[in-house]
Amino acid sequence: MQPSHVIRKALTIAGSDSGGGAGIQADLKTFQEMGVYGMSAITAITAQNTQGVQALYPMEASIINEQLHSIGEDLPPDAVKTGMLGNASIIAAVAENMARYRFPHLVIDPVMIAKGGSTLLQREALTALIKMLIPLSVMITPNIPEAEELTGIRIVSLSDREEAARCLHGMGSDHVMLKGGHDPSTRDLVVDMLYDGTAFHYWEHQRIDTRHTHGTGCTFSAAITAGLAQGMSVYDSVNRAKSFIHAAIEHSLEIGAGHGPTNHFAYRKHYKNG
Ligand SMILES: Nc1ncnc2c1ncn2[C@@H]1O[C@H](COP(=O)(O)OP(=O)(O)OP(=O)(O)O)[C@@H](O)[C@H]1O
Ligand SMILES: Cc1ncc(COP(=O)(O)O)c(N)n1
Repeated sequence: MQPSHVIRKALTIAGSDSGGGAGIQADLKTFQEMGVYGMSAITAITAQNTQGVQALYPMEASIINEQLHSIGEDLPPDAVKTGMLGNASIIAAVAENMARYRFPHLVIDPVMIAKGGSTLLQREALTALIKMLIPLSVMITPNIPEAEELTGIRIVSLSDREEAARCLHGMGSDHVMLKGGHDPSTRDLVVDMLYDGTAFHYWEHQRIDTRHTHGTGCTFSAAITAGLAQGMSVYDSVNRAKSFIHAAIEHSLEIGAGHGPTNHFAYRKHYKNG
């Protein structure tokens, strides 16, 4: 564990959500709640609220380069996560800078489509993600549709999930966290699965009946990244992140007319220290 005087730093490379529930905003709120210093490199600006994405402006790859250069030269992170990456040239810029600065502990949340249906990753960029970024990662955190898209495996049963996780591990990610939020077969439960190349670990929670789940994936992967930045093991980072996201969904916020955001205060307020 870190000495109390050392503040660990985590970096998110993701898109901005003007509505504050997903993307960069969810990640920085999560880092803060977990007690790590949060930094960001913005890949795209979205005009977005709980009802959907109204506009989307990807950044030039040179702007990603400049942000990562500024961070790499002065504020080396202890762990990094990616969220919305948008296109292949942004993915290439991220991969180059990960290698140049040897940033440790990369967690990839392979964001593809927003809850409202907007495309957040061009289909042509899938190959770049697989070839350039996944091999650099300590963990990838797809939901079921994302795992299907990346592997070409249709996931219906638990053994399909295990096959997809093996396939993603074979692409070069040390750990695969295959999330179960989208699994229709487990109606009352959400079952998340972690594969470490040897064993499968499962987390089973009661499914919370709410439509206010905007930004769940972003928040969950940011909480895992925070744990890794703090020197926790992969398993312990996931375990704490599960408690964090469960609390955030259980107390999610009914703001806006659509899919409201999760509650980033909830873990601190209701669960921490029992
Ligand atoms: N209704 C729910 N009740 C309890 N936990 C949930 C619920 N929905 C999602 N989760 C949990 O939230 C985390 C994120 O999972 P999910 O499958 O929603 O990710 P995602 O689809 O990538 O999220 P996003 O839609 O934000 O991209 C997982 O740990 C999952 O088990
Ligand atoms: C900038 C950005 N990043 C990620 C998401 C995914 O979150 P969700 O699937 O909950 O819409 C999003 N909507 N916007």
